[in-house]
Amino acid sequence: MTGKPTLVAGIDSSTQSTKIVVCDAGTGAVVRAGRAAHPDATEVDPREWWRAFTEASDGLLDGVAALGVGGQQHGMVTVDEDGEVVRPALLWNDTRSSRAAGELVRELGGPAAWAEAVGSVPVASFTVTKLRWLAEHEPELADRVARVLLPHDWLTWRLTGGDAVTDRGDASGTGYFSPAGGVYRRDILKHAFGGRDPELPRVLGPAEAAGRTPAGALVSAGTGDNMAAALALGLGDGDVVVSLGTSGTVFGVSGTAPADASGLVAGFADATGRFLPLACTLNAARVLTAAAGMLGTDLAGLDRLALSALPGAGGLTLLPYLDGERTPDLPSAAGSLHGLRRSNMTPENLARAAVEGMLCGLSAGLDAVVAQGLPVRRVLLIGGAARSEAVRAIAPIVFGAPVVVPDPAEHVALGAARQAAWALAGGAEPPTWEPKAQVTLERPASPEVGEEIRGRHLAVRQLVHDVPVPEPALGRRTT
Ligand SMILES: Nc1ncnc2c1ncn2[C@@H]1O[C@H](COP(=O)(O)OP(=O)(O)O)[C@@H](O)[C@H]1O
Ligand SMILES: O=C(CO)[C@@H](O)[C@H](O)COP(=O)(O)O
Repeated sequence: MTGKPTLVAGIDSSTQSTKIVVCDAGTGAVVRAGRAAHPDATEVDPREWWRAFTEASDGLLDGVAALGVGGQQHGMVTVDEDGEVVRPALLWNDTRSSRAAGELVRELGGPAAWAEAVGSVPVASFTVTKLRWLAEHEPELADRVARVLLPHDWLTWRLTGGDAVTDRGDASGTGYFSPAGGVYRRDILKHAFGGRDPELPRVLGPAEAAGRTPAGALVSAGTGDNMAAALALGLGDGDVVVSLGTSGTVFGVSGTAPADASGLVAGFADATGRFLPLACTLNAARVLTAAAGMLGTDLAGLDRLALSALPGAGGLTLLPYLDGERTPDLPSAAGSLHGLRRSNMTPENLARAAVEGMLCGLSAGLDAVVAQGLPVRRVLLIGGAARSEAVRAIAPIVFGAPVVVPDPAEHVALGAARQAAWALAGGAEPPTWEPKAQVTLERPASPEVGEEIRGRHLAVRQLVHDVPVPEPALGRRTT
């Protein structure tokens, strides 16, 4: 007779929603799940995430021995001496601090000095630039800030009611933490925040516990959502993830700390003690939603249209900078459509150009991580838009690399659950979970079509936004 399995829960508090999975701690099998939506804004009261967590976890956490939180990275959560939120959090996709980012880069020695100090060259997404914005635009609120947290830190803090803690993965997205050294750079924080020196959460090790919930469940350190997904997928050499959620991200695990002075690749830490070089775009899944809306259809209809057009969309190129862009750093850019002729201006080509344009943004991210020494032997496609039939058909063409889709599970929540199981079990490595099923996508017969699409995207990007075409952009996959 076998006893009841030990249960662990993972919470993914990402941009658009909270998703929770409850898993068997021994195998990783999901036994139940829940979700709840977040407000659609780039400035959100953290209490909305707590509301969504409460809604999504209703009746779900009974008997759970441990849980962990994977959260959207970078968001600036400010609390006062009494632990009250000072102002709504500015999220990773809020671009109002782009001028502050440029100033900070200049003031502290330029891009190479930042890459050396904190592994990344900050753009508007990074917490440090948001603190500078707050100091300049709302100094009376900045004066009230006693502690600065990230979204996952704040949720973990509320869950335990104890000390504020974080992990090196999420801390590495602040711009005032050195992933290579494993220490905060309080000098950078103070400089950015007009001399103010708020408290920061203690940085826990990968398997350390943050505390317990009032019900007695162990709470793990938690981490950023991309780090949690990497933990769920257990990435090996040559595995590069492309995640198509609100953000588009490209990342892999590395043993050496990245320091990309071009700013294209952020040198984050991962959730296991290693590093997570990552390129991030602001425009991914919601490009498809917007394109479907423009064409008067839904996501399934967009798939049908896009798959009825030929590769290359009849020569149409969509630069999908609908929310500005982060990589390349064009915070004020708008999207644009190029190559229109009477002969190619069809709903089918427009739909295909939207999918190809979104994927080309990620393909440029692949180029950037390859340039930082991360080999790409296969791409693992995850995130909400990996469910799209059109994305699955077009990704291998645009990426020019083998693409697999792991079981379309909630990988961030699964990674957070695996971290919780690790905190429960202890040890140097996370528990081994049963491998998940995956689909290998069909590869195009000839690589030339993909090269043409990628090359045209980069050429139009150069024409419109003066972004130089990187040297090894074509034919750079190590397949
Ligand atoms: N079949 C589909 N085709 C295209 N997009 C999809 C599909 N299913 C979900 N999505 C999109 O995925 C996004 C949510 O993905 P998710 O990874 O959960 O985002 P986030 O973690 O940023 O909140 C939504 O924008 C949604 O429209
Ligand atoms: O800013 C980044 C990565 O640096 C984003 O990837 C955020 O972490 C939000 O993720 P999603 O909600 O899109 O998953």
